[in-house]
Amino acid sequence: MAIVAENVRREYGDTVALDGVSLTVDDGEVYALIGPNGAGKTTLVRALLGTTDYEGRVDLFGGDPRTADPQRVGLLPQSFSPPERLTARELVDYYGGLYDDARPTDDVLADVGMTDDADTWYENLSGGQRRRTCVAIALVNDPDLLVLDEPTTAIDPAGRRALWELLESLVAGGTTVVLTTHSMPEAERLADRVGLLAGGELVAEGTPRELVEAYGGQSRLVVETEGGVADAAASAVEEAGYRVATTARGVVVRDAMPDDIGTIVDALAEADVSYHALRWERPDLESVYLALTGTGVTETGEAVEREEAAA
Ligand SMILES: Nc1ncnc2c1ncn2[C@@H]1O[C@H](COP(=O)(O)OP(=O)(O)OP(=O)(O)O)[C@@H](O)[C@H]1O
Repeated sequence: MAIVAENVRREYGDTVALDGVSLTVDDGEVYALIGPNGAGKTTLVRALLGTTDYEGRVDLFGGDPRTADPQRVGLLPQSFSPPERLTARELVDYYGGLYDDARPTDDVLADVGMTDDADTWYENLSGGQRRRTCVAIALVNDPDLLVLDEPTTAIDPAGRRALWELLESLVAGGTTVVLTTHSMPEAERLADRVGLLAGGELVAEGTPRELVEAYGGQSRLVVETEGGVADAAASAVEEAGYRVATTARGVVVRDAMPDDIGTIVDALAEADVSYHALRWERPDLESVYLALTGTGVTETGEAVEREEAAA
């Protein structure tokens, strides 16, 4: 077991950042902590690594994290800005020099796909290349545990996909990974298990599939209409035998499977209701988070009340 945390609590003045969190991370596992800004992700990561005070118990590699061998942990903090006028190679060399037993710089740069751009100043790299350079820095000591705090925040979709592929290749090599993210698709793609954090509490934990099965609810069809015809659309679909809810964007048909779409389209046509779009939504981790906390998480990580949560 790489990490065991029991009843971890952290307060900053009147703010309870962590309210009794317990979790385990197995060797070789990818564990994602998900939640919006302020949920407590960074504080939890810091407690697990022993870099902040906490109450409760944390075991890292079977001992107190505050005395764990730093060589065994690679950390990519959330806001990490290395000197801009050093090249990727110089940065990896520099951080490697902090360890007795660092990996050869060229090997690390090759692992993160930075060989061709190794001699470019950090400031001239793209967002994705910068983040990959930072991952290289976190890997230079050949850690058993890689901890990534919001690794893909603020990078473009192509850079994000490249980083996902990189992390998948590292995991295939046996590295244990703990990552935090507010991106549910990222957690769904990368994680063996996820912990959902809300207000400093771990509200659920499991594989993405277990969580979706337990809490995701049913599939649904969203019929996007003008506000004026939403009621007519809702009645037409209801008369066809479905349970519906009206929201700002139109009508949500609950428990609708792909097979039902034809019947619903016919019912709308018969009632002469026009609509902009039909969208079939399968439950995912986002639905789980909504169901358990009543809030959604925007792309920038803000927690938002979602009207459809009640639909
Ligand atoms: N050093 C600190 N001093 C005071 N309050 C803090 C400190 N660090 C975190 N907090 C508070 O603790 C709570 C949890 O913050 P934390 O940074 O762990 O959340 P997070 O999920 O990582 O969010 P973000 O992605 O925005 O950093 C927040 O209410 C935050 O304001």
